Amino acid sequence: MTSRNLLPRKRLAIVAHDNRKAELMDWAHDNIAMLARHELYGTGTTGKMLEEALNLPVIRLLSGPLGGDQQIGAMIAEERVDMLIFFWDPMAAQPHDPDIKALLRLSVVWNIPMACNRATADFLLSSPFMAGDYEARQTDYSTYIKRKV
Ligand SMILES: O=C(CO)COP(=O)(O)O
Repeated sequence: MTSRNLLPRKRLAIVAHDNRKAELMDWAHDNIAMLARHELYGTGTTGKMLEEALNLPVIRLLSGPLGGDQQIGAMIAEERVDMLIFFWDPMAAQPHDPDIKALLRLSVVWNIPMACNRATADFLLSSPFMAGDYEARQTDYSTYIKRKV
């Protein structure tokens, strides 16, 4: 058994807007061996495409415009997601822009490693975080929030 087999399973949420789905699929293909080691979540269409393209199980949530971004945001707040890959579209307005902003906001609040482009996604997958020696939940915001509850 190689040391890579000992990697802890992370919970990865993966999302892409329509104009960036091809780029995401390309990235996912290039990283299929790494992705296969983790638990994958995706918004409706992204999740379906990933599942079919990679032949890996993906836990599918609602499509983004129907609430999928909000579902992932809730999972982040409940500490049920470890990392977000979100290829959002910087060139086209989305009908559910408030949901997108809310998801990006919660990722910052909860100090979730988040990649919005391929370069950062590559850095995240090759980072020590994937080997488990980074405590993502240590954030001033979560300390603040927990004190308030
Ligand atoms: O709209 C999305 C994220 O904001 C993604 O939704 P789909 O994966 O269903 O296309």
